[in-house]
Amino acid sequence: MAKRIDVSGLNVYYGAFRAVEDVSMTIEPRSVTAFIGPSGCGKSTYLRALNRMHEVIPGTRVEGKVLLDDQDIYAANVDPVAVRGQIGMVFQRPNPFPTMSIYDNVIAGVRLNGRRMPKAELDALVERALRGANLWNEVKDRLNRPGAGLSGGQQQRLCIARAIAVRPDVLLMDEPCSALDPISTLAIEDLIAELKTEYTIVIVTHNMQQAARVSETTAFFNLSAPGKGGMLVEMGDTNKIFTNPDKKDTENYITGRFG
Ligand SMILES: Nc1ncnc2c1ncn2[C@@H]1O[C@H](COP(=O)(O)OP(=O)(O)OP(=O)(O)O)[C@@H](O)[C@H]1O
Repeated sequence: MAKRIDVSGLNVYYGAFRAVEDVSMTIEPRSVTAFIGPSGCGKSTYLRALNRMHEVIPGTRVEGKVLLDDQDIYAANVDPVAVRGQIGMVFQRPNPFPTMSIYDNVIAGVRLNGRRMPKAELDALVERALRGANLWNEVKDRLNRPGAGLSGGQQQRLCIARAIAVRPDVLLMDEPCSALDPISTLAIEDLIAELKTEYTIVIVTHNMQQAARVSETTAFFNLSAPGKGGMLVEMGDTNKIFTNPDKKDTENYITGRFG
């Protein structure tokens, strides 16, 4: 579980447009790393490149290296579907399969990976994942009801259960609370604090208080120039980034002078 990610010289292109410019970083296991920065500076693009998710968008291209511990996830012999099993993703809008039951939603990723399991083992896996996502007590009596019948916050925790059911090493979260009310947001933040003991977690957030609350490390991205792609300005201990950053642009952003 919980592996280190080492990225070197990552560039991501949409056609001719270079949306991410030469961004290198190390993401530590068993901790939360937050990506912050103004809209359009490439945070989501960079995040998606960490599990080869951009490959589902036609015309995208990646240069650089992404190592998961020592494994090069872009090596020619690596299957992107297997990578997404190791590096799970939770999206901005909760996206459970609406007509599928809560139970089937949790095991959807396991089924996709083609693993066959006896029913008792699947039951145990569903319970473990739902407990892990702090949802078990709320849904244990209605596992066969559709996922769409849950509240937004419950749906997002269901998506987290689905992501952890395949036992990934890393969880990538792209603004996981932006569609949620404050109570559900708090539930997800508490959950992130629990999950980080087992996983490597990376979260993109527009909410700087959230970045300060949940993360140990913060990476500040910015546009390299107007109309250009995004670059990494500064990365470090979250306390330091929010109280005493090295770069003027970081200070201007976190004090609300732009973005
Ligand atoms: N599928 C796509 N095709 C073409 N350009 C894209 C695509 N997705 C993103 N871009 C462009 O790449 C740049 C980076 O976008 P990205 O969504 O990664 O930024 P972001 O920092 O996550 O923004 P936000 O905070 O608004 O979500 C933007 O200029 C955006 O318009």
